[in-house]
Amino acid sequence: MKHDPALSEKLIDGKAIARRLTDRVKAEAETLRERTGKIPGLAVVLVGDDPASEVYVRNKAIQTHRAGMRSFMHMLPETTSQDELLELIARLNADPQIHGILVQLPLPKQIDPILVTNAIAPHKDVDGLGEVNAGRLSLGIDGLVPCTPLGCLILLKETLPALRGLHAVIIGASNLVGKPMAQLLLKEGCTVSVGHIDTKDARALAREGDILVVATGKNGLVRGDWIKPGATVIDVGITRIALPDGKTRLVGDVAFDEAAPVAGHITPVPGGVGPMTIACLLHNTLQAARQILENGQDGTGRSEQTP
Ligand SMILES: Nc1nc2c(c(=O)[nH]1)N[C@@H](CN(C=O)c1ccc(C(=O)N[C@@H](CCC(=O)O)C(=O)O)cc1)CN2
Repeated sequence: MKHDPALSEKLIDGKAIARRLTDRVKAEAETLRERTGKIPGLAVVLVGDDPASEVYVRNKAIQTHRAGMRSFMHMLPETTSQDELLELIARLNADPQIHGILVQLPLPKQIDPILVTNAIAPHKDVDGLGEVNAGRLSLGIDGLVPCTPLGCLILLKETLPALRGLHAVIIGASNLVGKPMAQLLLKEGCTVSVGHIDTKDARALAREGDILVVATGKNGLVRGDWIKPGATVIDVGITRIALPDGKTRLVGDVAFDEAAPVAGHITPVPGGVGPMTIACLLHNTLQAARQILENGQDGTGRSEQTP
């Protein structure tokens, strides 16, 4: 695509916003260390050898170190049984050096992801995917919020003067993104619609959104004529496609070249939501460490704040 100055003004720079959040987390982790003598610790568990997941967990470890926190990586073989994974989680739950635990998704088919995420102690559930934190979110009570939707919310707040009263349309109803995103936007006073695989006319629904969040895993699904003119478009999708010259390219669920001229604001892929996911993980790890180290809390009566 040719350089278009109007386009660059529309772009939501997730990389820059994530960098600012990470810098803040780093400074606050240092303050926590000075006050308590303890360093926040994050355990990341990867089962199997999915290349994309390997990139994500490696980046999580690098960013955790950069933010002045401890990273504990557990790389398990594809053949790991559910019981073996549950035993590891029980050990991490009991380890005082670890304040946050994340099991990278997707998991191999012999392992039930819901069972596993529920085995993580709620006060260490920095992915916010367990039933306690998901329940808190659905009741509008503070808790640990899933990283990608939290990142999307921060991008929206940085972009728009106010969210209250806007119609937010979410395409995709996953536990990881779509459902928690809907809860977060409801809490912000948006009117929320969620489209999913069985939605009759997803295009017509999408066109109603002042805000459009797309998280389907289907690259290029959302075309230019799915966008309400002036809408703020958040593209959560990320797929690596092969190019004819043998190289690869990352693309989103939104056909960017068609959508960008219609949208008011839009996230790029890469450099949009992805970096926010990791920055929010660091934010959640700091929140979990604070609750444990300063309040001695193990998940009850917490009061985490959205950054
Ligand atoms: N337990 C979890 N598993 C998964 C989550 C999650 O939040 N918790 N989300 C995704 C993957 N993910 C984090 O784990 C993730 C995806 C993308 C990025 C990112 O920084 N993307 C960059 C491009 C990176 C690249 O070059 O490949 C970008 O978009 O700019 C970070 C984290 C599924 N699993």
